[in-house]
Amino acid sequence: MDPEPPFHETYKPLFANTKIEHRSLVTVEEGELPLVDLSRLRQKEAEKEKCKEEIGRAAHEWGFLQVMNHGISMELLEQLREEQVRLFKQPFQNKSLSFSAGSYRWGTPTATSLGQLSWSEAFHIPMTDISSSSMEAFATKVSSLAKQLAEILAEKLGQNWSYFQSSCLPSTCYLRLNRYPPCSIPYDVYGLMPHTDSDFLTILHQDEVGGLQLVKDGKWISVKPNPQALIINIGDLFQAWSNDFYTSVEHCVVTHPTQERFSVAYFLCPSNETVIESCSKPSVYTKFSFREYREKVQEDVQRYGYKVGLPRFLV
Ligand SMILES: O=C(O)CCC(=O)C(=O)O
Ligand SMILES: [Fe+2]
Repeated sequence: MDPEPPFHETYKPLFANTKIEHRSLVTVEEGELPLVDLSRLRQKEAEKEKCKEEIGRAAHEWGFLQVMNHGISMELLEQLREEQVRLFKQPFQNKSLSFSAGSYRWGTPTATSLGQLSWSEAFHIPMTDISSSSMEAFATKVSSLAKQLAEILAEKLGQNWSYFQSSCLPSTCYLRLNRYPPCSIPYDVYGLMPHTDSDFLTILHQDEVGGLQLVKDGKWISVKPNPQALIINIGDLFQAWSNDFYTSVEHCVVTHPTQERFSVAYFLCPSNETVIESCSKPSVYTKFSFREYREKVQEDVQRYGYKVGLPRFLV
């Protein structure tokens, strides 16, 4: 009973027919993301303000940051990882039965070339579908951290997060458990294709294997793993609401030739009816509902094989 999805078999035609673009020709530097110690939020007013300032600056300049002393213990992160490993070690046929229909995903069904293939599998789980105790404990903590960070980012814009508070519910937010199998193919295939996240913000925990890369000042940077830290990144909706002050940055995961890699992502998303409108004027983007945004993304992926995202909504 093999747990591995049939990547080689299913995507064989892509290997046979595609002209390979060697991504190894792209220069990638190893970079240190801004690291913010969140314990300072519990200190005196001046220290607290400095901490908020750093969070806002990183979200503006990088769209990405790492946080430590985030309130989620190493023990809980390890328990969650064990649960994650257990789920991925099941026979492949059983994986789609673990959560509600459509939660288990692998590869890229729409890929028409190797460059559009993501060599990974994932459980994309609505918070309301979570049943295990470690996942539940993680979900509770990570969602309150996400809201706290969103409030800080809104406050730095002189805005109030409360409008979205009531539209980001457990039924609209997701936990995504990712697994990247080793990929021994002698040319570069992505673990996860370059993309931006279609949410307000994402909280990510990656293991020590590494592979996450992001764009900073037009260059790809690889993020050095720090198992004690959580990675925060701004999604498209925060970029739109902040009128381009915060940036939803393109990122990807590269495969490892011999090691499997695990990560967990939490996506802070609103309900489909929620309307996103820039909080300052003149607006860079037309206002849109989250439903319209998702539909446009789906349509572009079907038609072109990739997401266009926010540029579709430019005024
Ligand atoms: O696995 C990672 O490091 C990144 C995952 C990611 O970008 C995503 O799930 O959207
Ligand atoms: Fe992502």
